[in-house]
Amino acid sequence: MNNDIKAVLYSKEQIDEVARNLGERITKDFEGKNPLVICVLKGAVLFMADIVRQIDTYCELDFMDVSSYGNNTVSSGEVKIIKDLDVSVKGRNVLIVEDIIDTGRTLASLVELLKGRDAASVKICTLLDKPDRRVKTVKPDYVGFEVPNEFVVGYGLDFQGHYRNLPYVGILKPEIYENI
Ligand SMILES: O=P(O)(O)OC[C@H]1O[C@H](OP(=O)(O)OP(=O)(O)O)[C@H](O)[C@@H]1O
Ligand code: HPA
Ligand SMILES: [Mg+2]
Repeated sequence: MNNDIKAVLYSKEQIDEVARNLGERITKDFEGKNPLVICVLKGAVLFMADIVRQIDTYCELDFMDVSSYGNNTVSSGEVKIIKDLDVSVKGRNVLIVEDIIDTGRTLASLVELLKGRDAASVKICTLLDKPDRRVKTVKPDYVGFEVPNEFVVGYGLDFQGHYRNLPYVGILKPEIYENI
């Protein structure tokens, strides 16, 4: 599996450091607010586990699986819920944890959905931000790394379901796409 990777972009050590720094900021910002920390399945699972262990204040965790309808035929606010939250967000300070913001479709829809459910505030923490590809306006509050416009895998991010378990973020070799 490691042989399929052209280059490592961010090592486990770099990701750990970023999680520590973001966790410190999040702790300060959410002290006394009992935030609901929402993991967007499946890609955000690894980063979620890191970030919540760096939050040193009371918080609750929940999980949501959504799929944004592809392409430009759909306006924001439309997101297909595969697995919904277990608890209500009404009046809650919400922190969404994501692995990557690419076109922004997933998060633009999710933020609109949660605001529509009367969350008191909705903030975003993402391991990776790929602003070059944005088609929907999404401004994350906490960003690990800004990534170049390359298809990246590892640390939760997949290509056709694989590579999520790599303990780093890397760029896939082009021949892997070409052989599919
Ligand atoms: O900004 P966007 O263009 O919407 O892309 C980003 C989203 O796409 C990926 O999830 P995906 O829907 O592939 O599901 P997964 O997390 O289960 O891999 C990724 O984990 C983000 O959630
Ligand atoms: O670069 C990416 N890699 C994996 N999954 C993704 N989903 C959106 N962008 C990406
Ligand atoms: Mg995802």
